[in-house]
Amino acid sequence: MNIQLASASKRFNKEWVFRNLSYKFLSGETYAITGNNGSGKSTLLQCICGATALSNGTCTWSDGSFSEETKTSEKIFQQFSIAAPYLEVIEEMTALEFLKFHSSFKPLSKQFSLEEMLTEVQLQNAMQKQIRYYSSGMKQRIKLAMAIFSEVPVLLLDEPCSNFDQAGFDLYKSLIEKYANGRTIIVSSNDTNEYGFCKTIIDIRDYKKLPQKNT
Ligand SMILES: Nc1ncnc2c1ncn2[C@@H]1O[C@H](COP(=O)(O)OP(=O)(O)OP(=O)(O)O)[C@@H](O)[C@H]1O
Repeated sequence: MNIQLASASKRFNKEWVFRNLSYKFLSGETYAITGNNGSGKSTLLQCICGATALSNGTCTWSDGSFSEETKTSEKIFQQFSIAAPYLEVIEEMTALEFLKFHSSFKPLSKQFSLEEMLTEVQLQNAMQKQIRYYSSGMKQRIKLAMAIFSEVPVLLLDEPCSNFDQAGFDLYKSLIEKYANGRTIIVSSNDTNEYGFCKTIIDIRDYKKLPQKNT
């Protein structure tokens, strides 16, 4: 799916996070959004998936069969999956229950059972345990499984290796190699372990105050 930002701007109260950002993300390509803390990387991802409204400008999504603007973003929800450290998990559920619950909103891959998905993120020995007893790295593995095994054309990965150790980084790399092929991927990060595979690097600071940079 192509994602077109046209003069996209976002502000919170009087503070502009980014302005006049025009860019086209192409279907099946891989992008990294970099920039210092607080520069607006997460906000941009939220605007791209329609979870946060732009203050000015438009975001348009198209895959040949449809084209939507931000005004109708509720339809776009089914096209994206996102993994981010700030996303909540339901602590009272087990990992298996949580994946099942998630799949009632957004279909997961039919190729694998829920048990197989959790095994792929190395949670096979903890899938019946309530999430509140998970470590932060284990919770992040559930979020990655949810994002990667969702049947969507676009993956948004916001600091996807938060709280990971070296084994976690290795796992992330192998998940991307095995399951992300052919999808549009946008990673928000300053860590090359997370975005090293991305072909295009976008430094959001280039778009903070400039009129228009890339179409
Ligand atoms: N809901 C909100 N209300 C007010 N200000 C917000 C809100 N969300 C983000 N901001 C502000 O927008 C700016 C960009 O924040 P954002 O989280 O997008 O940055 P980031 O580049 O992802 O940062 P980090 O690298 O630390 O994750 C910050 O100044 C932040 O305080």
